[in-house]
Amino acid sequence: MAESSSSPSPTEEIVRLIKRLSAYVAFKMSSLFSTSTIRKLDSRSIGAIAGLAIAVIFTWRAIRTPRERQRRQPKRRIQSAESSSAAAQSSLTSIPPEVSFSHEDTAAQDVVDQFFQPVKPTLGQIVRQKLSEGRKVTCRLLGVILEESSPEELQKQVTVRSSVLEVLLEITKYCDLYLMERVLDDESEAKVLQALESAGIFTSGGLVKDKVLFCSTEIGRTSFVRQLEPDWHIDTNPEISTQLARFIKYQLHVSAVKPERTAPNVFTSQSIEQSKASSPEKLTGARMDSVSEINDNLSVEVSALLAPLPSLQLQALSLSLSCRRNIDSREYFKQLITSRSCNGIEVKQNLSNGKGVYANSEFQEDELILKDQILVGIQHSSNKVDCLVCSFCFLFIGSVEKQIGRKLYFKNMGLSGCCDGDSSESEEDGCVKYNGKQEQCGASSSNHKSLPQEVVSSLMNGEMALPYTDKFPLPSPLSCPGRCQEAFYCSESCAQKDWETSHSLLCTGERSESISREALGEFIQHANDTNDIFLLAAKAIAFTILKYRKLKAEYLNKQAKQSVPKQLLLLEAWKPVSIGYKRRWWDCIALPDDVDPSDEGAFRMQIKDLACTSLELLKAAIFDKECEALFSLDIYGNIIGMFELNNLDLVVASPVEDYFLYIDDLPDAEKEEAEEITRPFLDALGDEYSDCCQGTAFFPLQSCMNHSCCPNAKAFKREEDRDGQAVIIALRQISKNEEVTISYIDEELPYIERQALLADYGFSCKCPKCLQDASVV
Ligand SMILES: C[S@@+](CC[C@H](N)C(=O)[O-])C[C@H]1O[C@@H](n2cnc3c(N)ncnc32)[C@H](O)[C@@H]1O
Repeated sequence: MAESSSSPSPTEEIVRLIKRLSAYVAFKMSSLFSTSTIRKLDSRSIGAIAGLAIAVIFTWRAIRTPRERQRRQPKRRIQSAESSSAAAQSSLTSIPPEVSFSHEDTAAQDVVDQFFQPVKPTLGQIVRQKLSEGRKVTCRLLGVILEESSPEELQKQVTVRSSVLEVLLEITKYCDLYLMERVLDDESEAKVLQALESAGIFTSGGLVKDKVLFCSTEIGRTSFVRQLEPDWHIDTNPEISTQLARFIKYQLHVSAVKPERTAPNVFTSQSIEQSKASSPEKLTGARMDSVSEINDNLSVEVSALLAPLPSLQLQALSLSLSCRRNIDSREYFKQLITSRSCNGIEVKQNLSNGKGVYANSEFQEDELILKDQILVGIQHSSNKVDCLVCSFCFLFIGSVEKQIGRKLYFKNMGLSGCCDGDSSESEEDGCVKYNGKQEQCGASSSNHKSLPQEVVSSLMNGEMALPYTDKFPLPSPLSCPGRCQEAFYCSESCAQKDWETSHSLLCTGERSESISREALGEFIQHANDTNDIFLLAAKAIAFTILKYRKLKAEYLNKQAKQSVPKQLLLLEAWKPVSIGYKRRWWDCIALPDDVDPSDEGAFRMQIKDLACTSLELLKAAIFDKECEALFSLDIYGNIIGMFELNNLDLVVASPVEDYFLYIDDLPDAEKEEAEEITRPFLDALGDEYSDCCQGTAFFPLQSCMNHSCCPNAKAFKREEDRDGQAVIIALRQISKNEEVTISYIDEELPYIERQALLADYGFSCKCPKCLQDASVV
């Protein structure tokens, strides 16, 4: 593993983050006007569709409030904006004058100002738009629709190929079709339109004359295509196909001779009629060539990965690896429980509910039942501006000053959340909900009192210290060993573990072990733009590949003379993921309320298509031939479905909140003195002073817990739980052998609503409370 480099300069880190956000925002805004993908199905909004991410939600608010001290806002003296800002200025006279914003910052700010408008559509709008608009296809005329093959020929005559008509009309039923061609004069243009009209292409209602575009150069056609951003472009010119490959999702290259495939997203055919790609299903629904091929060609391997543990073969393998003994699932869970030091429980099969967690000994009310470590987890992209945390364990890093400074910096730029995450009035306010919180409000729209930029910078740079922050020490951030400047760590050990378990393949830095950093960038951008659960799925795949390589090396060390049992090693590497309850994402996702049931098939097709696009991008970035089965669409769909059915929200409390509460609790004299300095910062932060780290994660043991509407346990973060682990606490006394259950939903809801929410998890609850409620309804 490469060594971790030292901490980045805060300004460098911020500038990079802003540049990434700016590029991301620009990309987002441009893609809002294209119709090519379902956009922004972030894991939380997907969660909203399906009632997903187990509603055992680790919401910090809900967790801390009832059982521990009442959450409260530190008292703030009411004062005018002027006096607040003046107090800040007067107490900050030591700010070094040289701290200023770079040109890059200003440029980033310009991009943000220009693009970041609160216009993100809701999921319902996106789906409706998708279902009604279909896909965009662009196609050249010469050699595809017309018999002629050069503009010179068009000057003499124009002949529409009769065999193409049917498929063309079929495409226009489902897609937004644009035809285009290079012509040498106006007469050719008129002749082409006339020929298309005579062939009946315009009369069917599918195509209008305005969608036939003419240009005078080949470059003109390229720029038409780039501006239109189709899902598919059909052409005969190999150079154009090659040039467009980077920009256009898929292309069909029509050629009488079968040319070499120039890029993975360029397909070839002798004619549009013969092409599988031109079938409406292909163009309107999922394009799943290479990942489907894996499904077909490796069906045995894929089925083995999706089959429940264990097999005799695996046990044989474990013997040959000699470092592992018996690895059937029961043994696997035993080992997991021992490694978590939570020996009061065991995982057992139950005939009605599958696996479940059972008490091995008695638990008292409030007693800790389980503390589970993350197998794979992510911080939500939007939360990265609010909290700087370790990319492996999610502990806050830096310092209280750096956390506050960063947050205010982004807030001043209008990038950090500015409204309360629980507010439901967002859309009326012009702020659009994203990941369960307000994504964007202009810096000026909230009632916080912004501080001068120099003040914010000096806080962020560590040049200014706030009183009493030494009571809240945080680890210094370490940069990623692969030099991506996207991941930061609290320790060498976390950096190393992350590198070894997934980040070495998913790092975009110069030391990345991916096969293409460019492709990886595209994959990440697509995930950020659509659904960040793809990043988590990529982590699960990277985890398995890296584990496979490690097991193989271990095997070769011990069994040098034998051939490597690759499939068995892959199954062993995959085991931690295999134990999660799975269904394919597009099968289990619930239909959003505003999608008509008659559109259900199309909706599921769109979801499948989205997963397919993501997987193609991931494959281009980290494909490993020996682990090919992992890149099948079935496996990808099942991994995502597993996250949707099992994941827990990841929440880590902020030390900034603790800091302000600490100041609030000081004896009067000290408090007044400290608040002279801290108050302007608290005022500037507003309610966001307590924003916590938010993400989503898969916890292997916790994911075995079944639901009950009268649960005997719950996910609950205690004061000492300061990282991303899942903590399960007894709600009442639990007897030995009793099943430990949690509630996936708000169990106070009426019976009918509870059952509706639980339908998203694919079962109907038969707990005592439901049985009783059912008898009354
Ligand atoms: C997080 S997993 C729980 C572990 C799961 N039983 C297994 O075998 O891996 C969630 C899935 O378990 C099943 N499940 C959980 N609670 C249930 C209940 N009360 N009744 C029936 N099935 C339940 C459902 O299939 C649900 O989608």
